[in-house]
Amino acid sequence: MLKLGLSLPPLIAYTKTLEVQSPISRFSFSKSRARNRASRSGFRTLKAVLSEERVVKGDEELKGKGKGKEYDAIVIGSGIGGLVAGTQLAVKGARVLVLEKYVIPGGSSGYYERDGFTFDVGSSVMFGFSDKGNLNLITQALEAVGCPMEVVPDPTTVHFHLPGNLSVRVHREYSDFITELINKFPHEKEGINKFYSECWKIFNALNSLELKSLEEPIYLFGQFLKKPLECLTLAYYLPQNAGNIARKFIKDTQLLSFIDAECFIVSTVNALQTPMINASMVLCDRHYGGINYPIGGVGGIAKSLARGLEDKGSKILYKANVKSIILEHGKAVGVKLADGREFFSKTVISNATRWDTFGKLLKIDELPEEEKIFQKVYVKAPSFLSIHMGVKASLLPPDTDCHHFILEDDWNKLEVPCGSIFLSIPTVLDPSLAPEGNHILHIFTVSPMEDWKGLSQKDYEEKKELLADEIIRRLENKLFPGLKGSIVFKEVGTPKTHRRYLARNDGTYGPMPRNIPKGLLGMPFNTTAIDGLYCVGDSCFPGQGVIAVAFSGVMCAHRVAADLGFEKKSPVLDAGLHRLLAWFRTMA
Ligand SMILES: NC(=O)c1ccc[n+]([C@@H]2O[C@H](COP(=O)([O-])OP(=O)(O)OC[C@H]3O[C@@H](n4cnc5c(N)ncnc54)[C@H](O)[C@@H]3O)[C@@H](O)[C@H]2O)c1
Ligand SMILES: CC(C)=CCC/C(C)=C/C=C/C(C)=C/C=C/C(C)=C/C=C/C=C(C)/C=C/C=C(C)/C=C/C=C(\C)CCC=C(C)C
Repeated sequence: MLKLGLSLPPLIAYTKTLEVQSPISRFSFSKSRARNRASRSGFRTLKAVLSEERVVKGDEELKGKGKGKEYDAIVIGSGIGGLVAGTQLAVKGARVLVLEKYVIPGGSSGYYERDGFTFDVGSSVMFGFSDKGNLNLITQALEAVGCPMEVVPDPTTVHFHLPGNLSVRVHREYSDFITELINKFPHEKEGINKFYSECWKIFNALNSLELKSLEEPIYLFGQFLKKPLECLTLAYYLPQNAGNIARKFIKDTQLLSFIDAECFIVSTVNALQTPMINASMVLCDRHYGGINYPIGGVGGIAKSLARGLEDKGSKILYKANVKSIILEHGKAVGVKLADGREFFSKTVISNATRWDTFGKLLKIDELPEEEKIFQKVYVKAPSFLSIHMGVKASLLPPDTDCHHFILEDDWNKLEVPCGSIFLSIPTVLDPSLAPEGNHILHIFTVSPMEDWKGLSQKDYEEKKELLADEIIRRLENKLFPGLKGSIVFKEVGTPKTHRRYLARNDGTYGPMPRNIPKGLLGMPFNTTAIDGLYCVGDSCFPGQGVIAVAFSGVMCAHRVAADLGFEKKSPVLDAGLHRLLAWFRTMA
């Protein structure tokens, strides 16, 4: 039987064991092409996958037998945040056990295969994957475990299709993008230059630092001594949002709405609610390092990190659904799985969302103060409707861009359910993701869980089809005439799908501010009020985004390593900084 990587039940139909299909019976793939794809993408062969299963099942050492068999850290979940934290610790010599509920790693950054197509579960826009600077955190995370990946540069980060037929391409080359934007808004030339220059000031400050835990005082104060101006710049912008700064320089309401759209695609909120540091990070990295797509698909990142973790002597267990965090005298000392197994460790790192960690995994009487602040400042961003499609290649005009954002006629619909459409066509960059003669269209749009509750199975299925058809019709009108007739594969995911298969509370896309936040000030770092328990992922500083959660993983590993004695630590400075940061958060 031919193996093209993992042929998994994607978001739709879960099976209890690893399911291995034979796509070759339906599509004429050559074995060597498949093998090339599998090895290029970092995916393992069928034999390797099955032997991994045997290791997982047969490794008695893994089974918790009390504290004699302690790990240094247990990581709950193998999203990019969890994997980066786990691998960074493993590289420092820590014994790490990653426990993943699903059958493959990656969470929102996973993949699935269907009928010869390799689909990214989530976003295909990859920041932090370049070969230069300090902010290429994905590249660095993979290199740290000796598993680099091949990438292909994306010449256009995103092609915006906006109201009033405003079309803007965000070219990789900064000057090309700025020239295009100024051509559309010549009267705002000065404002455009000033706003984006301010972003560069912040990006350059960020890029000059060695990025580690902002909760670790020896490092933090060391950076202030080495790069005082850069650190003060970042401290100054920490409580600010992009929308306010844009308004200092720009008056044109359509241009301000464009900047809202620029922010919305990476933060799911408008510019007034988007922290300036995060906006600067993405608005500049796309030109500095550029957007680069991993050959073989985004799923290869998690697969490579998981492999790197094991190469460094640590472990990952799949189908390991953590039901609770075990506390002893108020300290996190291990976890209990749904099947009753228990594992013990010196520290526990949760890559589940903070809502899941504190609402489900921890059995405590009252929410700690910091979590109350987090939940006061942040709410769960709505989930989304996703459509993964295979289409005939002839549909796409030549030079079609990989990523598109579509908001047809009304700026007010930017953030409303089904208002705007995200579209990625990763096969433009890596044709090996689809059978020859086909492309992948991955479409998603905002859709809250509330809209899907209380439906009968029949109504649920009908609603899925209805909404998907409507989105396809809109894309047909705006971009690709004949789209419907060229579909060869289609699978629709709803908030319920995302809740179930990504294990995210209400299928949330991530945290978003409830009101206007004070920039990043209210975003919690990795330590928690529970001794020995850390959080990592998008409900930690600096929030949503694959590169953002990779940074959260780096920070978490540094803080945990210091607490475990793998890095320098000063308990006195720790206590002081901890109090200072807690005080800052009360101002958010
Ligand atoms: N939400 C999306 O659909 C989506 C899509 C694309 C990219 N992303 C990016 O990924 C980021 C999220 O990354 P992340 O690292 O925070 O996490 P993640 O949500 O991607 O991964 C968390 C992992 O933890 C596992 N998990 C959760 N609870 C568990 C439990 N009790 N036991 C065992 N495993 C458990 C999940 O199965 C998942 O694999 C987002 O901010 C976004 O930028 C998200
Ligand atoms: C600690 C104190 C109080 C003071 C110290 C001051 C100081 C030294 C501060 C330092 C701060 C630092 C180091 C901050 C670092 C911030 C970073 C690295 C932020 C990174 C943010 C990254 C983000 C927000 C990335 C987001 C990317 C996303 C969401 C990508 C996904 C894209 C899509 C979903 C779009 C798809 C689009 C289409 C069109 C298909």
